[in-house]
Amino acid sequence: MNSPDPFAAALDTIADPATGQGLIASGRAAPPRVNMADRTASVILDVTGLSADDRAAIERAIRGKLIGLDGLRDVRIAMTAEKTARKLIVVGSGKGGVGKSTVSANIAIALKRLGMKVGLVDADIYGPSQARLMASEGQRPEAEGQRLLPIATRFGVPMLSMAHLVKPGQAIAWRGPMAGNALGQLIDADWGDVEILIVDLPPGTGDVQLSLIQKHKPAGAIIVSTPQDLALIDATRAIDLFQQATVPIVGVVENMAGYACPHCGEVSDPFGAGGAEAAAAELEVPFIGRVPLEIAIRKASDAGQPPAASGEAVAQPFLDIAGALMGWLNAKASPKF
Ligand SMILES: Nc1ncnc2c1ncn2[C@@H]1O[C@H](COP(=O)(O)OP(=O)(O)OP(=O)(O)O)[C@@H](O)[C@H]1O
Repeated sequence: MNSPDPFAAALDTIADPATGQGLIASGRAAPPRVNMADRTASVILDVTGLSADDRAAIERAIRGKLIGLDGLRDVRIAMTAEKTARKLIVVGSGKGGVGKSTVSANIAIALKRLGMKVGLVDADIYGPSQARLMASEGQRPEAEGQRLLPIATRFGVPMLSMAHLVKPGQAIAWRGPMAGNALGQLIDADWGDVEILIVDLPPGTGDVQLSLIQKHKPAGAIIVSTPQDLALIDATRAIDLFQQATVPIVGVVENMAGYACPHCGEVSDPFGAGGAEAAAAELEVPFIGRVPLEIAIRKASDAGQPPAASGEAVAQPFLDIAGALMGWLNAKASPKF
């Protein structure tokens, strides 16, 4: 058998897009195993964290460098990836209209601003609103093989929503199993190097939520509630669902708390105050933030300009919640991995 060195050297002239080093120097590829009897080489390539484009470019480059070298006719490339460390954080609520979608989108953007690689899935199949919130309405995701490619947004958070798969305004009246399959496609899309996937669940505690939780094993759940009694009773039900499914609760977010009058600045509490915090304490789950009821939040959200992306004070509650989530993830990670 010939020495594999010239082949290894050729492989190492290809730069790893992640580090800029040669593929062998960076540990992406082992020296090729060359079989001169049938003039083929095998290359094992670790593609962890690479985009589909980068993977395809490297594959082309490897073939380009090796085929013909010392009479080599063919190269087999085996791609391996470490099991992704990506974590799913689901955002749920006991009932609709409490601002779960608004909170999910803005947490995702705030996490991005804090330096995480984050993606957003709109699993609210019956009323998908993330495409509007993230200004990606009317776009269609492409697919590579069986996998969808998430849509880039101007906030640096790639996303996928059922709204991207159906025509605008088309009612989505799917039954459980179909809905479950569609959701699976969104979650199992090609998320590249995304570390955290924020999943905006449909409101309530039905089959779709349960099967998603069972199938995709989220790392944690955030519950959104308004301070009202009724919303809190529903939120308690949502917490129960996650606890039964052994999904750890990251914490409760109180939305639409304390209304600041845009004219006189007086703060009033149309839905009461502190109810979600008190309920969280009673249920012994963390309370991780309060978002005020602000016209600026609704206007910015409706205009596809999520408040968390702004440099204004309106972003702060979301940055605080994202910080609490990061703290929770770090605390969870430190003893184990
Ligand atoms: N803190 C807030 N201040 C002002 N308006 C808000 C706030 N949070 C959400 N809203 C507004 O309330 C409405 C409902 O919010 P959103 O769509 O996020 O709720 P949801 O719980 O996801 O609803 P559904 O479950 O029905 O999809 C939207 O018009 C949104 O802009």
